Amino acid sequence: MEKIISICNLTKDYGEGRGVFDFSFDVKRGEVVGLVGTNGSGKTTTIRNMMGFIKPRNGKITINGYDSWKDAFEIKKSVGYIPGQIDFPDVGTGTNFLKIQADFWGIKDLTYMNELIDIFKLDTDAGLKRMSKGMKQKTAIVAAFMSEPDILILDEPSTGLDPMMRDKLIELILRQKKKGKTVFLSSHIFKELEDTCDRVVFIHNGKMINTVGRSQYDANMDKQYKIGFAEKKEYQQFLQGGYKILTKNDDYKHLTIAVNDKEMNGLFRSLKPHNIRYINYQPYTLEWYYTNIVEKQEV
Ligand SMILES: Nc1ncnc2c1ncn2[C@@H]1O[C@H](COP(=O)(O)OP(=O)(O)OP(=O)(O)O)[C@@H](O)[C@H]1O
Repeated sequence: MEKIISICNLTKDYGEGRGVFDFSFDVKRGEVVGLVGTNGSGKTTTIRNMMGFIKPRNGKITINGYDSWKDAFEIKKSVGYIPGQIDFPDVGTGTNFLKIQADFWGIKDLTYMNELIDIFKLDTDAGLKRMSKGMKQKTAIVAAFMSEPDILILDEPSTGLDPMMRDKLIELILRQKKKGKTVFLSSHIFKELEDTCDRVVFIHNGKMINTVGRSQYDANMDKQYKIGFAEKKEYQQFLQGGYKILTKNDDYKHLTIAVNDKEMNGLFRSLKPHNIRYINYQPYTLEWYYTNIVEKQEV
């Protein structure tokens, strides 16, 4: 598949270890890719470089063949963007702002814009200055999606949305994915990334530390099971059974093992003679990968 976004050795150094350092990744046409990291890890800096708002110290970003810095206007003309910090121009109401946006995109037929306004139950007559955080976010969502652009770059797009509106946003992203659009989004919410992304890039202290694909967190054949034993002797016997032990607790007689789906019958056979208190399935979630990978970083 064709690369539509390419970030190559991006460095934006704000000093004292702040910024983004030698960051590289690609997004293929039609992919939905997420960016996750702690506060201050460099997500907004990466996205603002992608949109051509700031000039990288080193490296190159191309989006749909345009250079993010040199062709910043073309980028803004062709990408649907939700900023991390929404700061509307002084144009009165939401309606005025959305009309200006429609003109910018060259949209004559406002049917789809009005459909989005309905989906998000947005009162566009409200003054932009008086809008709540959630209303501002919904206005920015409508503005970014109304032209159905081929590429969407969304910086924490669900900020300030209530759970129902967050679900609407996820539906909207998935609808765009079905239409073959490319979406790049940052988020702190693992569930949102799991629900939408084909791949998620982990950023930590301005550096890319890993990429986790859907197959790893959605349908991983390796599973974890937490097993509690009634008797210490049995717990100790099982420990010697050759299973891959991830965690163990001698006092509470429980352990966590990693088992492949193909080894399940064998596992049940080895458990049969024991007095088991409980067995819990613990899926490999995106959060699990994140915690395990990021917390081990000493960068
Ligand atoms: N204009 C700037 N001048 C100096 N430092 C900056 C500037 N912009 C960002 N930084 C610093 O760069 C680092 C990365 O900031 P960035 O906003 O990209 O993080 P983030 O991952 O988006 O964080 P959050 O999740 O809190 O939104 C932070 O330490 C931030 O303080």
